[in-house]
Amino acid sequence: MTSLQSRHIDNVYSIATGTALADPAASLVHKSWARCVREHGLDPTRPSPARILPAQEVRAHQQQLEHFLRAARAGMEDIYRRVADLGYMVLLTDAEGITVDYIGNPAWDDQLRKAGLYLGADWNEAHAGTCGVGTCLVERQPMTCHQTEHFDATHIALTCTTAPLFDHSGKLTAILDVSALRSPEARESQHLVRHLVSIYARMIEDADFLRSFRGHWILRLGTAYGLVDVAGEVMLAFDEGGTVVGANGGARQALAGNPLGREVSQLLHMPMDAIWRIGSGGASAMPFAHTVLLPGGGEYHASLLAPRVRRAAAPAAAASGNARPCDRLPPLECIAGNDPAMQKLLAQARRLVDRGIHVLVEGETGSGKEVLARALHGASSRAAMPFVAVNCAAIPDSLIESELFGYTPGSFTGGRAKGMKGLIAQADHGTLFLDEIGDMPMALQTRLLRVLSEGEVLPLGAESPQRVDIAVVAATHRHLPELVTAGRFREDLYYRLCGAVLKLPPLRERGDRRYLIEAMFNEEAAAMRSSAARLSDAALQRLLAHAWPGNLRELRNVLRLALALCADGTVSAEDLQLPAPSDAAAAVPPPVARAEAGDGSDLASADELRALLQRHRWHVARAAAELGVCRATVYRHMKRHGIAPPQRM
Ligand SMILES: Nc1ncnc2c1ncn2[C@@H]1O[C@H](COP(=O)(O)OP(=O)(O)OP(=O)(O)O)[C@@H](O)[C@H]1O
Repeated sequence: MTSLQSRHIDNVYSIATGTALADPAASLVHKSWARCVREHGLDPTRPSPARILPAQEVRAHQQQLEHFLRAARAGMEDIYRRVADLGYMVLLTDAEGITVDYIGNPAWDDQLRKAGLYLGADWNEAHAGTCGVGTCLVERQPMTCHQTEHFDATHIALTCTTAPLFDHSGKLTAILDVSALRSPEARESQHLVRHLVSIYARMIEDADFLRSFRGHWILRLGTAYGLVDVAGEVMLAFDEGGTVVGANGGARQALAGNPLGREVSQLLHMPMDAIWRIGSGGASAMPFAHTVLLPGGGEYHASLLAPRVRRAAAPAAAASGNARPCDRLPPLECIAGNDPAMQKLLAQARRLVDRGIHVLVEGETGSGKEVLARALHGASSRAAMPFVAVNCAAIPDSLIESELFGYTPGSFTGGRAKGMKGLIAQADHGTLFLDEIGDMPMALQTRLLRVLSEGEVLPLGAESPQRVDIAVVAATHRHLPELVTAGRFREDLYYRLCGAVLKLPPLRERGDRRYLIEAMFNEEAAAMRSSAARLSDAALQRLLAHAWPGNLRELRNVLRLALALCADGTVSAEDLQLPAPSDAAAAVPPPVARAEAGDGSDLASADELRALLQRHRWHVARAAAELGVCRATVYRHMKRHGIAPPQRM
């Protein structure tokens, strides 16, 4: 033991046992020393080596933080890049003080391991004594534990700076730590590190919040105009009905209380319309219109992030007072213009809302089946609950059962250790959209029938079923009765699903093509922030004359590309990537669409599809883009024709 270590032990002993006066400036540390002796029974005269957990136990701790670790990792790598040259390493512990991730210089591996700056090290105060992590876990605030502030004499060469990380419910989740084996003696040398650790802790919390609520609307408020999109201090996540479902630490502080379950418009004293308008331009577009005054005081700039994954659905209709522009997720009324067949279909659809009737939507690929399903959900009393879309053709047969029904821990080889909630259970109280239902394997049709008739789902490996309350909208581009006759689709399931059938016409047959072209053009232009963009008359005529084998999806692709290519904000006929009207090929749908039309050319189609995929080096998304169909359609045809990419060696 060095003389410095024995002097340190004397000092800790006298302060921790109350024989010497504690220094008020170091009260946080001295309080911890006293805790170590009195509560944890640690003895400063007996320094203990670092405790490193075996790999299996570390994995168990990591699994508890599975998703959080990904966001944290990105932050850790970034901070490490900034401090590595100065001799620091970065570690992350869970709320028990166990190191679940770590980045350090591999050349110092042995020393770092000995010092406990390593994966699996236990930094809880109860074992390690006063230290950056352990004491931060108790104090729940950023801190530095510098050299002789450590309790244990083996740690007095270290300097550790930490910050706590909280999840969106305010629960302490992890500690971010930046440590060095050696540093200047002056404590002030760690000042900048402390700022850095606090900033990165905030960024990791923000990333985790944005990930957790990526299916919801997120309102960000910040005091620095121009930074609000990336660094708004206050974040509130809310659903389509305007109810707050998540709030970060900044929001809890600014609103002085727990805003969960409250209406965002009431919290901010703003009508819902004004909140939706924030999303239409962002802070940079309309600086003054988006200033928000919080009831607790303070003026903030605001920005609104739209949901980024398919969870929540279209908003309730205008009657509820939550009307939003039609260009985001069209409510039922905005799905069609003055096409009589479509108007009849929409009137029928509106009558089906909240009647407990399962709906089957038929229509060619890209004709808007999912959009209609979302609008049905959005117009229903389930609008604030999840809309879960499942593409039965895109999920491999081997996975579809576990994806749909979920599984209990250990019941599924290759499954997650914690088990998984199935998509059916995720849609509880909301809507389950079963796209390409005709591709569902027979065995699963039987299980799905049971869910629909008994309102219960039984996850793989579970002993008892769980009740679910779901509205089901199924969709198909096929003629299900034919599949029933061919013995490929259960008749009883067919009758269960088609409580009502809504048949979407192909785009070429719709009389509201002009309305759709203009609405979609405006939507795409707004998304590209080129709201002054124009569609020339010649371009409009060309679009009206095209046959649209890929329907609305093809139209969207063509408009998006034209907007990107047009030189001066005006889309001309030449900007449209469409075959010339005289070109005979214009009338010939691509192979996939042709096979779907049931023209009996399956075999030729299979060869063409294989050649197309080979040309795109088996990049399905690119092949789909060329055909103007979605990826799922290409996968479905690959599956049907037994086309598989070559095995990689
Ligand atoms: N009424 C509409 N207004 C604006 N855009 C629409 C409308 N209907 C569909 N679209 C657009 O067309 C594209 C295809 O729509 P959707 O995914 O609903 O079609 P689908 O019939 O479900 O396709 P698939 O059969 O390939 O699953 C999407 O980009 C969607 O935004």
